Order: sequence, then structure tokens, then C-alpha cells
Amino acid sequence: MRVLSSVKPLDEMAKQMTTADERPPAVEVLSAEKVFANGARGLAPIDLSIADGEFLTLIGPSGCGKSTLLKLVANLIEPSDGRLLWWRGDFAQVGQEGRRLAFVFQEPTLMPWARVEANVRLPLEFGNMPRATADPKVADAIAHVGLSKFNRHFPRQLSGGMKMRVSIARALVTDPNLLLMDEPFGALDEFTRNKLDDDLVNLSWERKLTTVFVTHSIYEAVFLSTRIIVMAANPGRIFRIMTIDQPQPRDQGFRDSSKFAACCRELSTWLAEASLQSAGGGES
Ligand SMILES: Nc1ncnc2c1ncn2[C@@H]1O[C@H](COP(=O)(O)OP(=O)(O)OP(=O)(O)O)[C@@H](O)[C@H]1O
Repeated sequence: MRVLSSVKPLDEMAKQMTTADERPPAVEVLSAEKVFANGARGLAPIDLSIADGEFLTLIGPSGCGKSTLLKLVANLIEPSDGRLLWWRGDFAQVGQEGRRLAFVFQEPTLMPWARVEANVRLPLEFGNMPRATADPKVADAIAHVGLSKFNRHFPRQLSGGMKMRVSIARALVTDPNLLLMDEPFGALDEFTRNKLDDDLVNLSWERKLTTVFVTHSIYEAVFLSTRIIVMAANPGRIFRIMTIDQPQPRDQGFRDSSKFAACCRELSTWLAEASLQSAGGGES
């Protein structure tokens, strides 16, 4: 059984983490840390409130705990100490209307023998949704990622970018409120990545998603995010936080702006500092 070092009532803990607006945060990470079974300390205690509707990006040197933090938010792993709240409650109520979560992995992980539409339908089948209800949702999700003409194709007939679109459609079909993405475009060429970033920024805006996104790309982080968490390693921790004060949705005009260039320069400097701190193992 997991033993919490300091257990406070949920309400009391939640009140300490208020956001700028009145809506409750989508996720609160409350002094959550992760020590793995082999003794490796993946994350030092983290406190973070993820606002409803924000696009939050985690960036930092390899091994700083980006994936570990994302997996904690997805409840794929449990903290060794501390806790997390989703919509001010525990994970048991995730999945209810308005409190749905979807995860997009780095690899598209499609079923090679199944057509695009069958791949996208999969999570609804897991939920035993009747075909008559599921089919319009599947068609809508495929249309949202611009693949309607390819819904009868097999994964082997698609490019890397198209496969990733299918993976995103498979997440969208469940109508998530919280979308978690672990370096989804890392394996794609820059042109395809930019195109998918353009679509993602519109999608998350249209659907009012709360998105937590992991990347190694400074440009992608600045383009997509409302807030960027720069992490450092040894142990994994939050190093600095950058707010990108630019209206959403965004377009190429933002990429071409002096503001974009300035944010990228500053983020690059912070990442260099985070890498130095990580190598030294010092906590800031
Ligand atoms: N299952 C595990 N068992 C032991 N140690 C782990 C495990 N998963 C991660 N770690 C360690 O925890 C630390 C954080 O790992 P994590 O994968 O979260 O980092 P990351 O920032 O996502 O790295 P990358 O950018 O290379 O993907 C690393 O030192 C890693 O070796």
C-alpha cells in the first residue's frame, strides 16, 4: 500500500492551487514524486496546476522526467509520494462526461491489418458502443484530421504523418477534454510536423481541449503552447516556466513574428541552463 507522507483533505489541497480564472483546474499535481522500483528517482516532488483549456508543453534534456510526469497525469503510473487530482477529484471519476482523457503516444501504434476507420473505431468498441452511434463519431474524427478520403486505407498505404493523424483521430473519437501527447511528431520531417502543429493548435482551440504535450523542439513548444514547463534532470524537476502570451489559434504569421523569435531565443537559453544544471545534478 502506498503511504502518503502528509495527507490533507482533498478540498484543502485543491484550494491551495487556484488558477487565474474561476474554472477548476483540469489537473493538479500535488507534491507528486516518483521513485522507481530500482531506486531511480525519476521525479522530485512536483507542484503544478494545469488550467482548464490550456496548452501546456513539457520540454527539457533527456531523462528530466517529461514522460514520467505525463504518465502520472495519465494515471498510467502512480506517484511514490504526493498525489494528483483530476477536475478536483480522484481518478475514479475520469471518463465521465466532460472529464474524459486520451493519450497519444510517440508511435502511432495502429493495427496493421485494420483499415483507418476500424483503427479509429477501436476505443469505442472497447466501450461497447453500438456501430450506429459509433460510425458518425468515427467519420467526424477522421474528417477533423483531414483523412476522409483515406478511411478505407490500411496503415501500410499511409505516410508517417498520415499515420499520426489516424492516431490523433483515434484519440479525438472518444471526445476527450484532456489530451496527453508524448512527443507525437518527433519522428516526422519538419514540414509535416509544422502542418500537424498548425492543425493541432486549431483543433485544441475549437474543441476547448486541455492539452499536455511533450517535445524536444523549441519551435514547436513556442508555437503551440500557452505555457511551457522547462524541466531539468537529476532529479527530474521543474526548472522554469514560460508563458506564451499570444492569442490562439495561431498561424504562420506568429512563426514569422519577432515575438516568436524572441521566445525561441529565451527558451533556448533556459534549456542550455537546464542542461547544465542537469549535468551538475544541482537543484535550483
Ligand atoms: N521504469 C523505469 N524504471 C527506472 N527508471 C526509470 C523508469 N522510467 C524512467 N526512468 C528514469 O527516470 C528518469 C526520467 O525518465 P523519463 O523517461 O521520464 O525522462 P524524459 O525526460 O521523458 O526523457 P527523454 O527525453 O529521453 O524521453 C530517467 O533517469 C529514466 O532513466
